[in-house]
Amino acid sequence: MATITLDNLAHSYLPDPKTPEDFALKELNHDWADGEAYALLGSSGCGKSTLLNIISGLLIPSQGRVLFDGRDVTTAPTADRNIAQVFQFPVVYDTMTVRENLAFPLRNRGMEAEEIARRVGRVGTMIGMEAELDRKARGLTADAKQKISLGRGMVREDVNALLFDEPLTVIDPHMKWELRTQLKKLHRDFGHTMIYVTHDQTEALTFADKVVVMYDGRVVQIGTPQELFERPAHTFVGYFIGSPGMNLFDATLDGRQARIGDATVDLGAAFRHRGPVQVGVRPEFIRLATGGEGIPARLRRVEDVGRHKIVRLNVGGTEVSAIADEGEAIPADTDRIRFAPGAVNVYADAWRLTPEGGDAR
Ligand SMILES: Nc1ncnc2c1ncn2[C@@H]1O[C@H](COP(=O)(O)OP(=O)(O)OP(=O)(O)O)[C@@H](O)[C@H]1O
Repeated sequence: MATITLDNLAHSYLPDPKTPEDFALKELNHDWADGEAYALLGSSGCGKSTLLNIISGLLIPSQGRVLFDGRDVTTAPTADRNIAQVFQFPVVYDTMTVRENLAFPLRNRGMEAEEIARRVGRVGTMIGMEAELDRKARGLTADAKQKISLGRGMVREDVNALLFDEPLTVIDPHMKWELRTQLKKLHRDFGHTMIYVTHDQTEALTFADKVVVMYDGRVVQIGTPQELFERPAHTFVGYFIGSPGMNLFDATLDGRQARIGDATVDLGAAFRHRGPVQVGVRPEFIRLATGGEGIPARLRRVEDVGRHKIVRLNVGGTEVSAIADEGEAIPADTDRIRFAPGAVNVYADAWRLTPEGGDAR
């Protein structure tokens, strides 16, 4: 296991990049802590695979260095990095049995037969294929083959890091949950540094200790699921994490207060910023009201989604979402919204502003 350091890293697929837009991965400095489980989350094309491929050695970055425990591996081939990788689609040997496939990375390293048998047995159970170990891989479903690929990734205990690139895409939804649980267990038992690429927030939030959110070639926030929920550093994080995502209101600031349309909202803290801002409030923290204080709003519809209700409102021509409890009555004469105290974030040019005196809450 290793600490992975990304030093001044950036990548462009163009031979002569000039502007930031020419870079698929914009400049990045970060230490991936030894033994931590990370998810790399973002929508298609944001640069997740580019970053993963630089870490694994499939791609040499156009700028900066990659260090494993302080050793520069920027140009080292994948084989010299001592990592295990699992890709989106299965990589298995059809002519071998499931057992032989799982044993392959260990046999390659000359491990004793007894130890190989022990590990293959354990991983076979983890992927739910203990009854099929002696079947040939040929003829198995794509789903089963991908489980073998995952098993092959998990069978070695001495790797610097385990890298997963959307590994559950072809897996049946029921099995997805099971395999994610197994990956978490593997992480608890062996403490590998794990990097897991996904565009699925549920997968990222349930798997990782820390989620790395990427947007347009840039890492916009690295944080625990709770940090991403409570204090999204960038409006994209607010929008991408959560269902529905964070609401944004155009506003101007005056010390502790924000002016949103004709309404004034107390922010709970003062901000020094001048100029237009956006106030971000998650649907969980929007309260419905009739009369009195608050921002004028018009009820549009209520969606019952099982454990809670999503209330859609119109605020100054923009759709705003609120989450209400399953049993909560939604008065038809709702004409205001208010924000729960302490649940407001303020953004200028999409980046979160820190309140004066720092983040107390
Ligand atoms: N080999 C390549 N040559 C040129 N451009 C590329 C190449 N690979 C990726 N890109 C571009 O770099 C950007 C980032 O792509 P990348 O595959 O890293 O994103 P991603 O977040 O992994 O997306 P996806 O989830 O769709 O794989 C995209 O604009 C993509 O078109």
